[in-house]
Amino acid sequence: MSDCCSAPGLLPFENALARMLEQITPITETIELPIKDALNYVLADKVLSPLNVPPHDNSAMDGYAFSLASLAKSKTLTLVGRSMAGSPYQGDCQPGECIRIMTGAKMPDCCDSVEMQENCQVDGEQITFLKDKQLGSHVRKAGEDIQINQQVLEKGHRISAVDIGVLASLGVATVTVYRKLKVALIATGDELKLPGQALSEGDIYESNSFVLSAMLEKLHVDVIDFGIIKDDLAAITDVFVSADKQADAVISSGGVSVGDADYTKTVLDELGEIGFWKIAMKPGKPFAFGKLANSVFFGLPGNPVSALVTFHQLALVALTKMQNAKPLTRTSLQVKCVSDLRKSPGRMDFQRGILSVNEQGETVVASTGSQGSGILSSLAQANCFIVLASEQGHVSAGETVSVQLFDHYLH
Ligand SMILES: Nc1nc2c(c(=O)[nH]1)N[C@H]1C(S)=C(S)[C@@H](COP(=O)(O)OP(=O)(O)OC[C@H]3O[C@@H](n4cnc5c(N)ncnc54)[C@H](O)[C@@H]3O)O[C@H]1N2
Ligand code: MOO
Repeated sequence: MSDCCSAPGLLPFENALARMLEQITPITETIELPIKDALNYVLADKVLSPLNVPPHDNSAMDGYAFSLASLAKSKTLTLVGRSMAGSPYQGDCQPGECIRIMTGAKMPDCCDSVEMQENCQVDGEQITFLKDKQLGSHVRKAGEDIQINQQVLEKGHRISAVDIGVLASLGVATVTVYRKLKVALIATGDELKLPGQALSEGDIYESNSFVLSAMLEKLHVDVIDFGIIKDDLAAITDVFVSADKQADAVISSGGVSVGDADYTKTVLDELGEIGFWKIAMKPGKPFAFGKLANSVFFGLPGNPVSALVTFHQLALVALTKMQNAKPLTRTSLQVKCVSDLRKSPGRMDFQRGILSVNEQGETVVASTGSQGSGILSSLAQANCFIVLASEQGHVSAGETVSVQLFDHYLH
C-alpha cells in the first residue's frame, strides 16, 4: 500500500500505526493491590473520593480563632480554650471570646476566622487583634481540595508517586489495577556479543535489548529476556514458539530485512500472521507487525537507532493500548531549524534534533549531525525528533520544521 507521497511498497507511517492499533486488544485481567505497591500500574476503575479533603474546616496558621462579629465590637477578646491538630476544642464560645488554635486544628463551630499570632498582642487571657481581618481569614474550608464523591483518578490512569499520596490522604488502602504485561525480548544476530565478553573479528556488542529493556521497565511491564539468538531458522523458530507461550507481546530486533540471514519475517509467516512489513519511515523501514498464536509480535530492525525509533513510535504506543492505559501524549512544536537537513522524499523522517532557546529568546532546533541508523550517540545527544513528512525534500536552515519533544521513555 502506498499513498501519494510514500515510496512504492511502503506503508505510510500513520496507516501502519492505525492498522496496528486496530489489532491490539487491551488486557482485561485485574488485580487488587495495596496502594504502596501500585506505582505505575494502570487503574482498572475510576477512584471517587470517600470524603472531603480537608475533612473539616481547619486553621492555616498558628494563632487565634474567633467570630468576626465579635471583633467588630472590640479588638480585645478573652481566651477560653484551645484547639490542637488531633485534639479539637469541644466547648462553645460566646461573643467577645476567642480560642487558641494551631495549624491544621479543627475550627471550633463558634468561630469563622483566624489571626496569626504574630499579629496579636497577648496579655494573660486578653488577646488584642492588631489588624483588621476579613471573614474566613486563614481558614481552610472542608472539601476545598477534594469534595466527597468527586472523581480523583480516572480509569486508565497510570498511578504516579503523587497519586499514591493523594489516595493515602483519602484513606483509600487498595486499588484495582490491570495486571502487568509480560513482554519477551529477543536479539538476533551471529555478530552479537554481550558487554563483558571478548569481541572476535566482525563482532559487535549487543545494545538493543539493553535499551529496550530499560524502556520497557519505564513502561512497567515484566521483561522476559531471551538473550541473543543466532541467525538460524530453527533457533529463531524455537525461541519465537517459547516466547509466544510465556508473553503477551514478543519483540525481536534484527533479521527483519531482506538479507540471506534475515529470518524474522519467514518465521512470523510460518508461526502466525504478518499484519504488515515495511513502513515509509526513516529510520525503521523494515518493521514487522503481526500475531503469533498467543501474543502480538513486533519485529524491530537491527540498526540501533531504527530499533529505538520504531519501538518508541510504534510498539510503545501499541503496548500502552494493550495495558489499557490512556494513550501517550507527545508534545509537538513548530520551530525554526538552524541546520540544513538532508532528506529524500518517500519516507517520513524522524531526525534527531537539539531544541534550545537562542540568545534572542527564540526556540530553535539544530540537527545532531550525521543521521545514520547505526549512530546511537545521535539519539543520546538529542532531546527531540525533527519529524519531516514523506513528501518533504531537503530542508534549508531558517525553514520552520515540526519537532516532537522526547518523553521520559527516551531520557
Ligand atoms: N537490500 C536491502 N538491504 C537493507 C534494506 C533494504 O531495504 N534492502 N534495509 C536496510 C535498513 S533500512 C535497515 S534498518 C536494516 C535492517 O536490517 P535487519 O533488521 O535485518 O537487521 P540486521 O541486518 O540484523 O542488523 C542491522 C545492523 O544492526 C546491527 N544490530 C543488529 N542487532 C543488534 C543489536 N541487538 N544490538 C546492536 N546492534 C545490532 C547489526 O550488526 C547490523 O549492523 O537493513 C538494511 N539493509
Ligand atoms: O530503516 Mo533503516 O532504519 O533506514 O536504517
